[in-house]
Amino acid sequence: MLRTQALSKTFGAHRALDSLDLDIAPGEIFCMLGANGAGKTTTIKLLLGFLKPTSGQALVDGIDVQADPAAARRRLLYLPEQVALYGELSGLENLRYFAGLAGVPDCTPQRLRGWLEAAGVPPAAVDRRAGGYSKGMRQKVAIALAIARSARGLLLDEPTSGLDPAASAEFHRLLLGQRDAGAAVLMATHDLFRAREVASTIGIMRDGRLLRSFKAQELSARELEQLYLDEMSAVAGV
Ligand SMILES: Nc1ncnc2c1ncn2[C@@H]1O[C@H](COP(=O)(O)OP(=O)(O)OP(=O)(O)O)[C@@H](O)[C@H]1O
Repeated sequence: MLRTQALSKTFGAHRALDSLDLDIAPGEIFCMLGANGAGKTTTIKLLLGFLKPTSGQALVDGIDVQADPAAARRRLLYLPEQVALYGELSGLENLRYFAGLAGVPDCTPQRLRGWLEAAGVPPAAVDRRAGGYSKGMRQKVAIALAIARSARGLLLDEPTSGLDPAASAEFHRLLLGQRDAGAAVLMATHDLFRAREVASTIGIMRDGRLLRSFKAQELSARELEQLYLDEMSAVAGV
């Protein structure tokens, strides 16, 4: 569903992404780990068609993103680190607006409330101004949009950074719900422990290259941490 083939991106002389091959199937969560600057966000932007590859291909549901970015994006939901909502509008009004933009039919108040409820937005918050929402609550509205759109691919860029542990746990529970509904998920994260819990596959990136990928259940949390630290200390040459 989310696929890259020898995908590469250079900025000037700097190679931000180097020949990345990924294949994320429906019902799979791929967690991408790596230090700052490893190429995680670049991968997500290439899959969204926000950047043009220097070489190689990004494919969404078989669609070449570069050839038809709009069609690719219709199948995707992008969750950046900070979800932007209109602060003057309520959660429900935001969802109606974004779902309408995405062409979701039948955005009746009842259905909108149902999607928000499925995403864990408390009924009391649905009609409140989104300007007062926490980061976790804004993300829930984005998940409600994923549900409304039946997005087949989710691209998540450090979604839980800055969330408290309870909000992070709830977010990951929602993510598993999306996985079970058949979404293919690519999540860039620095949270090794949650990655191990929710991922089907974990990949470690460094300097634009996918160094390793493995099934999340193959390693204990401790082993994953050690492996990650070993890879990162190889960078620093220690
Ligand atoms: N528009 C750009 N112009 C020039 N260089 C860029 C641009 N975007 C990214 N880079 C560089 O490409 C490399 C990869 O950046 P990227 O944002 O993909 O890393 P990342 O793994 O997402 O890091 P982080 O964990 O900090 O989000 C970095 O060296 C970055 O400075």
